[in-house]
Amino acid sequence: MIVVEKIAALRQQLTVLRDERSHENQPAAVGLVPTMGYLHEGHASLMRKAKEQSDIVVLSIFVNPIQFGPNEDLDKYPRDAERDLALAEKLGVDVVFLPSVSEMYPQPTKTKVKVEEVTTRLCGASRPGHFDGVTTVVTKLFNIIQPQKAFFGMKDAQQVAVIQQMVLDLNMPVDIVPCPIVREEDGLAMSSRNVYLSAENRQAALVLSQSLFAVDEWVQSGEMKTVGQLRDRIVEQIAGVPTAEIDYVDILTFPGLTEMASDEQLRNWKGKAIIALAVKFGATRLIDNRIL
Ligand SMILES: Nc1ncnc2c1ncn2[C@@H]1O[C@H](COP(=O)(O)OP(=O)(O)OP(=O)(O)O)[C@@H](O)[C@H]1O
Ligand SMILES: CC(C)(CO)[C@@H](O)C(=O)[O-]
Ligand code: BAL
Repeated sequence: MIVVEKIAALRQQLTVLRDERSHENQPAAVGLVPTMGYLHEGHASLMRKAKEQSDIVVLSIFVNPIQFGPNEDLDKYPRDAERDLALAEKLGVDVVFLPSVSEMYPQPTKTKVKVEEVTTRLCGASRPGHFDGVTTVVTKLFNIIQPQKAFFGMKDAQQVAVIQQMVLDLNMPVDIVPCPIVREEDGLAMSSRNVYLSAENRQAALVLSQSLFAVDEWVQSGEMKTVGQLRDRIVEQIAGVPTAEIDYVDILTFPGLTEMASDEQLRNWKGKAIIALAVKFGATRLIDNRIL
């Protein structure tokens, strides 16, 4: 496994690898897994899928400062490069790109990529500027690495919708591959930020996945008939947990992320919808979702 910190070195290595792994005049396909490190099984599932679908797997590990708000956890975001590299190697990653902040931003960026509309609700509303930071860094990674495919987790479902929109609007020649949410055995969606949770809040946080999975029973039994009723029921369930502080509980169309009328009948709804949750437990903000 090759580990590189510099953009120029990465480009050189990829030129060599693409050449070596091309077959029958077909250029080798690069699969990119962009992450902020402190890897867990969620990230591993992305790397495995990338391995299945690409000739060369590139993992990027970069805690991107421009997607964090001024009062967010940039400084304390968990980091463990040694452990991350060992996991990547075990999974057969070919190249790890581990740039410094000054390598990615030698000067404050004067250019940002901004996706409209799908960024206005959910995390886009709670974290102003967050998605501009994400789309800008992802564009830089795409330009640097030029992958044929890029793998993103559905835990960050809005991020998937935003990046798909960006790629479509800007004709970026990359296939975005959404990957399912990986959960702990008890249902908690895996996240690097789970390490912040106290034992009490780790237990309390189960209310997220439990409410998302209770939805089937509530809907099938006829207990919940409309979007508004379902949303209220989920709010009630989460608010019943003393340490839970709701940021949002929303039911929107997916991937357009437009409002659904609160009297929309669940049984009549033909398209895809997302139930998206963001809840703080102490200082830790967790997200989770389900596509219906
Ligand atoms: N539980 C998970 N299942 C599937 N994919 C995941 C999971 N957690 C993270 N990912 C995906 O891994 C990629 C990198 O995410 P990131 O490094 O921010 O990890 P994270 O665990 O989501 O961290 P955070 O705590 O910052 O939300 C993203 O595409 C993200 O959606
Ligand atoms: C896509 C990403 C690596 C961009 O910094 C980040 O938002 C993440 O880890 O999901
Ligand atoms: N996985 C999303 C990255 C962030 O929370 O900034």
